[in-house]
Amino acid sequence: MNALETQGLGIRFGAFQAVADVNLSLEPGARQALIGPNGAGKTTLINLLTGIYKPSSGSIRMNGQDITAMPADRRARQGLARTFQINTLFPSLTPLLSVVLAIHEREGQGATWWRPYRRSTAAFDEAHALLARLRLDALANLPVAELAYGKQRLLEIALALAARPRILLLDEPAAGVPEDESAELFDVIADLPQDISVLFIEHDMNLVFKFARRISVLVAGRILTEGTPAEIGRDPRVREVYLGTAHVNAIHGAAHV
Ligand SMILES: Nc1ncnc2c1ncn2[C@@H]1O[C@H](COP(=O)(O)OP(=O)(O)OP(=O)(O)O)[C@@H](O)[C@H]1O
Repeated sequence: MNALETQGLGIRFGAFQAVADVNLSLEPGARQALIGPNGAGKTTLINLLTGIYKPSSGSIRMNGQDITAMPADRRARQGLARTFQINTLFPSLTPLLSVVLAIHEREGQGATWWRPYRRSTAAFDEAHALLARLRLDALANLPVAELAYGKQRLLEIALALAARPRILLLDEPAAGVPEDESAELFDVIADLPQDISVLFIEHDMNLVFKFARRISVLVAGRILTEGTPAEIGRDPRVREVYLGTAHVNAIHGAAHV
């Protein structure tokens, strides 16, 4: 059974069909990239999957259950987490407290976090373990604002993981991250536990072809093709879409994998 599966999924904004007839499936343990030119509808598709937008057509199943009409917060409680293109962190909080807060939120103690806070050693232990998994343990007690941007993006993933998701949707996790930090960020993503299925949007084709095990290509709101990096790298239609961009070399390179 697929972790996530859409059938004929689409959304219109007025007369504009932003996403159309999308059949996308995410296998358990997936490391799948969603690529496509600017404006192809990638973020809109993520917003449909998480329940921020209601589809105009089609359906979404999570672990076999139809969640098309399920509100976003319930999808999150059932194991669907996402990160955003832009930074959503509190700059003056430490990574440790940020994660502890996210754990309390998961436990339904968000509003009263200050009360159990001192006694909640379990939450602190869990937060330390999560930060270590994301290679942030040495930075646990610094203000977030002092972290390099790549580390801040890792912390966003840590906050999403604090919800104990089964499915993680990452919207350009390396956006704005310097090149030397983005490979480490994707190393960490690749190493996440196998029971978490990951779908990520990424524009850097070198990262996509290095870290994705499958790639879905979205063009003008529709899935053009889907396959392994080698298959996608060989596909002339994909090269055509990226022709005239710097990405085409990375795609060419992947064809020889
Ligand atoms: N709420 C909305 N109302 C109207 N149009 C929208 C809305 N959200 C997205 N769109 C349009 O849908 C199209 C797809 O946008 P989207 O942000 O999903 O593309 P994208 O593939 O994520 O692009 P990028 O790679 O540049 O982030 C764009 O033309 C955008 O203007």
